[in-house]
Amino acid sequence: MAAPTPLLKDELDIVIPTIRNLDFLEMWRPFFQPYHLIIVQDGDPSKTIKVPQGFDYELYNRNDINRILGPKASCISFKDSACRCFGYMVSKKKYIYTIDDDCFVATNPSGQQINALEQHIKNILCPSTPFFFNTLYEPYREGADFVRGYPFSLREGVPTAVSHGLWLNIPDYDAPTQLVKPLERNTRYVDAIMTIPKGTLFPMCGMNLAFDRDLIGPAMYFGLMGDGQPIGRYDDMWAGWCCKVICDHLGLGIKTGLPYIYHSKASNPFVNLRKEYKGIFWQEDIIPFFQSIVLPKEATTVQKCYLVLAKQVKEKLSKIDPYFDKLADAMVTWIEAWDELNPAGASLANGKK
Ligand SMILES: O=c1ccn([C@@H]2O[C@H](COP(=O)(O)OP(=O)(O)O[C@H]3O[C@@H](CO)[C@H](O)[C@H]3O)[C@@H](O)[C@H]2O)c(=O)[nH]1
Ligand SMILES: [Mn+2]
Repeated sequence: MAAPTPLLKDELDIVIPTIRNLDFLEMWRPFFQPYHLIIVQDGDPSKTIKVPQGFDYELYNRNDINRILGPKASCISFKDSACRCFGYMVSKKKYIYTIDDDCFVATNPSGQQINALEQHIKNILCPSTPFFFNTLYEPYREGADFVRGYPFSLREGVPTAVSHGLWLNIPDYDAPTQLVKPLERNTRYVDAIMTIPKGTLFPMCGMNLAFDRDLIGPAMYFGLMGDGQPIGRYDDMWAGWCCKVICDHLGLGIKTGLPYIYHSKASNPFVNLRKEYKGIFWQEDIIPFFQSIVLPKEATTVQKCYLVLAKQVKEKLSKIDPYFDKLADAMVTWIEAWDELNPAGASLANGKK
């Protein structure tokens, strides 16, 4: 009989970026009510966001972000879900779960409602196996294990920094794919959790994502997107590439797979195309850039790794577009703001034990 999953209700914040009312929380109430929510209200700060009764939350709009960060607020995107990373910065908890407001409770093939948060906690509390692929997937699950030939010296695994969940119904497709397959829905429930192998990048979606803030928080910057920027919808992708390179360097793991949520709203593919088309070109150079990154052994904390990354972005990606020069500066501002709000010693990510 498996031990019950700890609630971690006092060690985990739920971060929700929003431009809408948060009625979706009604469906999540049985699973989310014990937790503290950090709501990052994007767009017009004079608009009132209705939060259903009975939830414990703090809400930040653009005026709050500007008041709290002052000039450093320039690193937090406006009019893009990238604003959610402000919630990661102001949280004081060890774990973060972030979810979009058009994501609902999914049902598994047995017809049970999926407590996505509980599954993310399970994923994060057990190790990852980035150095050697286990063909029976997550070896720490009930009813699974390491298969024959798996080196015993590697079975302890490494700490899990990120748990990347998936989506039934509307898949997280890019605009061109959405345009050619407007009616495609994801109905395939794959009952698997996998560690993403060391040295392999992946497209991180911010819709249904959990992470250990102490292990990787300062790398979870969602970049400069939205208003005034030449690109959007690459917020979570950028953070995922930075996180994966840093996790590989620091010996941390990232898992993908269960849990599923039910993604209900397809955003407009034409609007999405306008936001992401430059990213579709640029990523053909961005990916080789991340694949070639070698972080120095002196980079022993997330902040140090991230500042090395920012320097490399400025040196090697600015030739693609001046945007990357701005982004590199914003990455530095993000770390300065993070450390200002999370003084050293308050978190493991500062290399404190
Ligand atoms: O300007 C904005 C737009 C939206 N939001 C909030 O962000 C999430 C996601 O918004 P939405 O569900 O409308 O968009 P999707 O295309 O489905 O989102 C996916 O694309 C990714 C790229 O940004 C994103 O991370 C994915 O989830 C909702 O909560 C909106 O309320 C916003 O804050 N500002
Ligand atoms: Mn959505």
